[in-house]
Amino acid sequence: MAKTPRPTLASLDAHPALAETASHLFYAAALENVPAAFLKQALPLVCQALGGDYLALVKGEKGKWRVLGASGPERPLPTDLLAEVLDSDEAQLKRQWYVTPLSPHSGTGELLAAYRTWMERPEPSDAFVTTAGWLNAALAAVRERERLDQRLMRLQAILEIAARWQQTLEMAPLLEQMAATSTRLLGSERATIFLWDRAAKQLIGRPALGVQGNELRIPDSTGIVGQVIHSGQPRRVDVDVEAEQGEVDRRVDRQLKFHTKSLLCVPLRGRSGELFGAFEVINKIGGNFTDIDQEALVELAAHAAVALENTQQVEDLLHSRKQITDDAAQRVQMIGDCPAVQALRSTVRRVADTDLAVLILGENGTGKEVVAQMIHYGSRRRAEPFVAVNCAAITETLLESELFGHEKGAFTDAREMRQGKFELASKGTLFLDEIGDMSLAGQAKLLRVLEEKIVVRVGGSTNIATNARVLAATNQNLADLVRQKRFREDLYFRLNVVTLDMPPLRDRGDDIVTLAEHFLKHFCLQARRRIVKFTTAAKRRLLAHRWPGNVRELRNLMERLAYLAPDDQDKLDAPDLAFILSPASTAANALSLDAPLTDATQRFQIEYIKRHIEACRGNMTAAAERLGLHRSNLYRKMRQLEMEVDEE
Ligand SMILES: Nc1ncnc2c1ncn2[C@@H]1O[C@H](COP(=O)(O)OP(=O)(O)OP(=O)(O)O)[C@@H](O)[C@H]1O
Repeated sequence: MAKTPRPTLASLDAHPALAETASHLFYAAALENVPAAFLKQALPLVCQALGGDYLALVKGEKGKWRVLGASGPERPLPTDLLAEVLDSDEAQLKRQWYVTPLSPHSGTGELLAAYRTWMERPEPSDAFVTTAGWLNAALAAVRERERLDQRLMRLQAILEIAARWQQTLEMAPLLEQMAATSTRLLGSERATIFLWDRAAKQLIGRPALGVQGNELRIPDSTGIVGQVIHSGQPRRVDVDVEAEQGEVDRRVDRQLKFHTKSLLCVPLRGRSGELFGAFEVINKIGGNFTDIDQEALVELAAHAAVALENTQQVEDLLHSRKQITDDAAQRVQMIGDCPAVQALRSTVRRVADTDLAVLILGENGTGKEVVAQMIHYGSRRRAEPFVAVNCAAITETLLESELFGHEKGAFTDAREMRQGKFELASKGTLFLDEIGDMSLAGQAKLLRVLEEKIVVRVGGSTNIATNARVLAATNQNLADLVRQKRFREDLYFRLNVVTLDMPPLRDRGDDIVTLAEHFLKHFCLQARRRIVKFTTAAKRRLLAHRWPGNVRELRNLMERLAYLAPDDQDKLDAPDLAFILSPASTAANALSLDAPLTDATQRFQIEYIKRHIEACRGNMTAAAERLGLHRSNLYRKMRQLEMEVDEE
C-alpha cells in the first residue's frame, strides 16, 4: 500500500488540465445553497475529471459510513481502507480504490473515495488530492451559505411566531402554527408540542394528526419525550440507529399511524426556568437532524415557551372572566309569573341583544336595576362591564368628571387621571339610574356624548370614542318633567326608544309569595341555617298585607326572618310574621304627645334611621337597603332631617 505525503491544495497552475473542472465546481457552488444538490452536480464533474468509475463522499459516524453523495454505478465501499484513512488522516491507495480526507485535520470524518477499473500510475495522484481540496472549499462555501440561509429562515420563523403570538389568544391555533412553522424550518415531516400535566403524570401532545380531538395523551415516562421531560436535556434519534430506535415508543406511532425514523426533542421551559413541556420534530426529510437543527429548535422552543405561557394566561383569564360573567348572569333573575312580569321578561328578551336605548320606569325598589342587568347579560356585551351610575347621588359639579373622567390637575382635587364611566363601559352597558335628577347642564353634556359617541375628559382635549349602550331609569314621571321644562325633550326621546314599566309589588298578586320564598331561601343559605318554608296560613298572611311598591322592602323583611327565626324551626306560620308585618311602634310610643305632628314625624324618622344605622353597625349601604332607600337618598334624607352626616 502506498502512502502519500500530506496533501496540500495545489495551485491551478500545477494542474492546468483540471482548471476547467475547478471553474465548474466553483460556478456550481456559487449557484447552489443546498449541499446535497451541489454534490449531485459536483461529484460527476470530479469523477469525470479524474477518470474514475465511481466517486463517493462518505462520512464516518458512530462506526458506520454514510454516503453524502456519489457519482457512477454504486459499489461496496472499502470499509477497512476508509477506516485507515480516517485514522491516519492521509490519502491512501489500495488496489483500485483511492481515498483521501476531504479536509485533512478538520475532524469532520468526511472522506472522498474514488474507484478506477484501471490505474495509470500506481502511486497516489496529486491531482486527486488537489481536486478534493477544491471540492472541500466549494462545499464549505455552499454549507456556509446554507447555514446562513437556515439562520435567516430561523430568525424569520421566530419573528413569524412572535408576531402571530401577539394575535393568537387561543392555545389550539397557536400550537398548530408552531408545529407548521417548525416543520417547515427544520425540514421535518411533523412536529408536536407536548405540555406536561404533572398532576396527571401525562404529556398532552398537540397537534396530533389522525387522533381524535387532535390531542395525544401519553404517560410522562414514555419514550424520548419522557426522557427529555425528566432529564431537561435535548435528545436526538437518528435514522437506522438500531440501539436508539428501541427507545422510540412504537405504541405512540401506532396511535398516530405514523413511523418515526428520526427525531429531535427539546425541553420547553417557562420564564422562571421550570420545565412545562417538550417540543418535538419528527423525520428529517433526506437524513438526520443536525446540530444546527438542534440549535434552531432550542431557540424556537424558548420563544414558543413564552408565547405558550402568555396564551395560557390569556386563556385562563378569558375562562375565569367567562365564568364570572356566567355566574353574574345566572344570579340576575326576575322572579315572578304575574302577567306584568311575564310581559316584561319577554320585552327584555327582545330588546336585550339590540343597541336600542331603553328607559326603565318604576317606583323605588321595583327592580329597575335588575332589569337593566338582565338586558346587559342577555346581550353580546355580557362579557364587558356593566357600569351603574346613580345620577341623584352625584353633585352637579362632579357629574361631568364622573361620567366623562378627568385629566390629572384638571381641578384642585384631580390628583390623578381618572377614566369616566362612559370610558369604563365603553364596550359594555352604562346604566344611568335616577336620570330625572340630572341637572339641565348635565343633560346637555350627556346628549352631546350620546349623539357623537365621543367623550373628552375634563381638562383634556383628546376625543375618546365610546360605544357604551345607555340604559336609563327613573322613579319620576319623566314626561311631566319634560312638560315642566326640567328635562330636555330631545334627551327624553333619545333615551326613550323603548320604555319598560316596572309593576309595583302591590300589583304582582301571588308573585309576592314567590318573591318572599325566593328571598327567604336565599337568606337562609346565606345565614347557613336550615331552609324555612311558609305554611299556607303564612302565605295567606303575606298576601293580605298591604305591601308598598317596593320589592326591596319585602327582601329586607325576609332577611330579618331568616336570621331571627329559631334555628330548630323549618316552618313559618302566620303568627311568626306578625312582628315584621305590623308597623314597629316602639319608637312612636316613646314620643311625647305634646309635639305637633310634623315634629313628631320628624323625630320618629330620625330615631328610625338611627336604629337602622346602629343595627347595621354604621354600614350606610346596608342601612339604606333595610330602609328601602338608595344610599344617596338616605344621605339626602338625613341632611334634610338635619342629622349628622358622615360622608366619605
Ligand atoms: N322581580 C324581582 N326578582 C328578584 N329580585 C327582585 C325583583 N325585583 C326587585 N328585586 C330585588 O329588589 C331589590 C331592589 O331592586 P333594584 O335595585 O333593581 O330596584 P330599583 O328599582 O333599581 O331601585 P331604586 O329605585 O332604589 O334604584 C334588589 O335587591 C333586587 O334584587
